Amino acid sequence: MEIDGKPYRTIWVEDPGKTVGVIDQTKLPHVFETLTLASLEDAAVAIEDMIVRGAPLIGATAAYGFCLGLNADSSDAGVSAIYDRLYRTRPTAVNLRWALDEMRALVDNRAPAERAALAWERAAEICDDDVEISKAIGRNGLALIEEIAATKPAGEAVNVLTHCNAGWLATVDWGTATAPIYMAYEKGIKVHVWVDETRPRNQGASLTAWELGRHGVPHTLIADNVGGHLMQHGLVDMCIVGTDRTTAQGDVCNKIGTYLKALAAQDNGVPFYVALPSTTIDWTVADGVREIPIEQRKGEELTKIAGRLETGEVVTVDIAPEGVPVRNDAFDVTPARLVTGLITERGVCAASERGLKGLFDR
Ligand SMILES: CSC[C@@H](O)[C@@H](O)C(=O)COP(=O)(O)O
Repeated sequence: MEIDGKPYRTIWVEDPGKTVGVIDQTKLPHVFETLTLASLEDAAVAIEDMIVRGAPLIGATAAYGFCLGLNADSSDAGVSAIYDRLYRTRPTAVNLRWALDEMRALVDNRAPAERAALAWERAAEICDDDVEISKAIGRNGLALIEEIAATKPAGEAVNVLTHCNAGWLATVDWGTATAPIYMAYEKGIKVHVWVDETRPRNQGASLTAWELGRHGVPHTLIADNVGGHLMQHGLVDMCIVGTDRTTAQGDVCNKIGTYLKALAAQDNGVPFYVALPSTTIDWTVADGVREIPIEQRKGEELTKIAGRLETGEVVTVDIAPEGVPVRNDAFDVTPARLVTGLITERGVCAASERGLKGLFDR
């Protein structure tokens, strides 16, 4: 996507074989800043501190983190230590494990001296593949938006509700949930996005609203609890969200609050779609509620909030009583029965084992 006329991906090689550049997403929407990752620890911290976030981008950063780690130590013990350090960064997005397994399988039976070069090549491929996958998701989801557009009175926009940021910032480019929206917009289809603010970290307000705005896609920011009300009043035509892990039976784990949107959508007959690359499918788990590890994050994310003063200074303030007990679950699981369809790079399928197996050879 372009920022001020300059094309960007969310991750790129800066100095070949040595360093990687990323967009510091903790600074958005106030400041656009890029950051250099030069070591395994830089990459691990970037994932942990959510400088990069979103399931596909976490996977891509882990792949490059693997390369940076191999630059320092490509022995067998080094490979295990690199895998373990990156694996510990965030527990829910399965793309992390997928990318690490890819990298480890690639280097396992190769001589230590060959490993880093092979890994840099594969990490670049993972990023290029992610872009192509997002584009394919976009094309497949576009057909759904077009179907709805055809039913609307002339000149009326298709209203899409999305939660969190499953945009280009969450992938290498294009996004998953946003790819169909960007494609519809570029094709001249009238589309408007309801952007959930997404407490507590506000990825909707700070990231999705920012990227849609930069691209010129009409959108409106709403508080997290507004979606159900809008659906009751016929103001939402469809929901499209992303996912951090999709089970073999089609349960979908995504940012906390997604489940409530799916419940409201079902109650109001609003189609609820989940856009995902196949790297997000965890074929080893079936029941998402019981089996997916849910990240527990710091209470500070709820008790404090950061914002920009009129002077331009960004400050953090307390919004809850000091010492209040806090529970901060970062994700929830939407059972397959609430999902209208899964938009993948291979096509749209039912959220079920049969649906997924029909598209993917398992
Ligand atoms: C294409 S990204 C899909 C998900 O990763 C996204 O919806 C999401 O929940 C991101 O969570 P985050 O905690 O910001 O990494």
